Amino acid sequence: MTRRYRAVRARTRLGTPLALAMPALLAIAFLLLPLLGVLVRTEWGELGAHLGSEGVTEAVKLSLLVSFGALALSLVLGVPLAWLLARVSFPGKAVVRSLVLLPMVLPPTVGGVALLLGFGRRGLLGPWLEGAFGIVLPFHTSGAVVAATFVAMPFLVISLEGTLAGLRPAYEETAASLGAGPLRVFWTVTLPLVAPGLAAGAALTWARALGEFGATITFAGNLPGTTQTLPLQVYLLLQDQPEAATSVSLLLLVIAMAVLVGLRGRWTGSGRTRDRAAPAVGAAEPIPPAEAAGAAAPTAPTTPVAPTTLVAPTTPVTPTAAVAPTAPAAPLALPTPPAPVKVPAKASVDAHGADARGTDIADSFTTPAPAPGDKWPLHARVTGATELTLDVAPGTTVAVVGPNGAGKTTLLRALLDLTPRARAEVLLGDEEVGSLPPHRRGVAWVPQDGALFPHLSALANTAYGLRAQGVGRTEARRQAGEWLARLGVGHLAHRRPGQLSGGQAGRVALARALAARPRLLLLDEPLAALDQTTRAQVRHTLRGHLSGFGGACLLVTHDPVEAVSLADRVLVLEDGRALQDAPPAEVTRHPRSAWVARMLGRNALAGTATGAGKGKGTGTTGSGVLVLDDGGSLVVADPVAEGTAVLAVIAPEAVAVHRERPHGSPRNVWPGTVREIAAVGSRLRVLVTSLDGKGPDLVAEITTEAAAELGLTDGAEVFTSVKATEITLVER
Ligand SMILES: Nc1ncnc2c1ncn2[C@@H]1O[C@H](COP(=O)(O)OP(=O)(O)OP(=O)(O)O)[C@@H](O)[C@H]1O
Repeated sequence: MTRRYRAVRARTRLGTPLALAMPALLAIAFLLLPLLGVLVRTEWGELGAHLGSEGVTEAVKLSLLVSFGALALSLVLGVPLAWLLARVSFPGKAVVRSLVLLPMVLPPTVGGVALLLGFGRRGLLGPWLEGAFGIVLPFHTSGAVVAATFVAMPFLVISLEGTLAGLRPAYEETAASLGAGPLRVFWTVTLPLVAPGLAAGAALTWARALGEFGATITFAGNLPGTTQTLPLQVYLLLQDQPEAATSVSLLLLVIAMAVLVGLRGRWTGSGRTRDRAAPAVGAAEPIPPAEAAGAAAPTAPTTPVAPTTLVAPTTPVTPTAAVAPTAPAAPLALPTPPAPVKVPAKASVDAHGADARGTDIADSFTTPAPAPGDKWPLHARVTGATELTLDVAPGTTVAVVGPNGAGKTTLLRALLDLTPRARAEVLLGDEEVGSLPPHRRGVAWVPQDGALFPHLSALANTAYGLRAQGVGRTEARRQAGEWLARLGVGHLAHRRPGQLSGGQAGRVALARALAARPRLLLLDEPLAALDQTTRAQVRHTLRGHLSGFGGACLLVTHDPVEAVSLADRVLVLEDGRALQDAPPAEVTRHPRSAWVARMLGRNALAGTATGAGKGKGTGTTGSGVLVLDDGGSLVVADPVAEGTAVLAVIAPEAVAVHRERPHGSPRNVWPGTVREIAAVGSRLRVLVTSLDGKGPDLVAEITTEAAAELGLTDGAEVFTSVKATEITLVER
């Protein structure tokens, strides 16, 4: 028993019931037997003579002409149809799709009859075709092409529609945000990305057209040299020369099999078309050691703290750090920004030379390139799932923060008209751009994962926006190279996105957006994939650019350091509404929600003021007592009207940790257990959870020396205390 046979048997025993395996094997035999018949009955010695005969050679030539003609016609008509079906919602779409599929299930002879009734001399269109153009399709080679197209085109449409539907819209949306019109996006992004699916569909279409018989003989007849293609020739030969018919059948069989083997199931979905994959990292060129280290470095945590936990993010946010980046930004020389190139407001279709791939395409509409000193204040009124009004002065960066699902991405997408869930009136400077298509708004967007075009190098990606705006290829590439260098990825200019680490790709995506000279910059977590050191460097670069930027920048982030160091304002979203919109220092001091307080590294305890306190028992004149929502109470220094719902904000530095219950002034003392210790610079952040559920969970920040003195370890039993005067109250 061979090893392979044993393996099949084992699998059969384990997983496949014999009742299924037997008919399945019979099915394979049923399909295989006729093919074996052709192979066995072929007269191999006569094969050359049969295939070389005049009639067969003529039929081969005709078949090639007809099948390639049908393929060309299918491409011209089928590609737009597939695009329409995949991308456009219109009434009756299901009917149109059924219409496309119909020739696949219709008996070909019926198809031929239908073609006669449509395009025949006495058909609906035939007399007009003949009268106006002198075209008579039946019994003509062009008729054979039409018949083959009718039955074969569905294969192209179905295959391409599936591929188009599977393509991530972010690629096309980003291309549009960089200034590319729909046609340019189609030629430079959509088509290259669906090329494998298109090729698979085209191969199938061609093979089907080559084998077409029924519709052809019915519509175009069986005229040697005019419409007698190979399948028709087989039919004819079968009557007089069955051996020759077998030889020609073998030829058609081999061609069909070769196409299917070549496709390796791509059209059925088992070898589904992916975005054209670039070679694996390192396949094209070795990664410099520094880059390799950067790629391997741990990614900084960016996930916001879950509202149910009280773990403050480990990023240090001290009152001073709240307005300055804590990581020392490495001095990064900023080259002078590239001189803006003036382009006409409306570029003509063929005026601007080759694009990044060398194709001659230009958009009918481009946004005027910004001139130095131009300013574009943003005024936006967003309605729908996200609802708010934004007024942002030129050169202002707004950090958009909020829990998952708060509507941050929806806000950015609404500003580009990329979501049906919200719409926006957008005024950039004096221009109302809300009614313009995305590519004419001058709004560059960096989606969460960058969405770099996988078929273009980093350099071509970065030059894309400039090319779309009509900048010449050399100049666009020069500027793109400068931007890549500025973001520390200049040496990766010739790599494809598939050859970049997540952090490197993030920097290229940022370079691509900045290079496009937008009037409004939308960044959706642009630094999320960067390691801490690189993040500090890129932040520095970004800050350098943003400080001289004449437009507004909306930056979605979950990173408190990013929010306070890059932004002039922090916009806090919750449930699609603006909860707070204020400078970082104000949001840090007076966060309006527990979520944002915790995001900014504060302890935030929700509670309600009671009538207790006011000097009685608290020992603090004018103090109050809060009943905390999560259990326990809190003595605060500020008097609060009874029943007021407040948020008590406590900086981690204000939480003291003791091994013994402290005596003396602090009124707020709770027993707890050390659950987590994290180093933050030279200090430690310690999460202490309440021992009995009667007190709050708190994050304390202490020195390493103090931690050593206290002998703090995970699980140690301690007491936490907070002075009433260290608590800031914010009304909820
Ligand atoms: N296409 C969609 N159809 C229906 N609901 C959607 C769609 N896209 C997003 N949503 C919903 O809209 C809300 C806001 O989503 P959005 O992506 O804007 O949140 P976010 O603040 O960016 O979240 P995150 O921080 O997780 O990225 C969520 O509740 C989400 O489930």
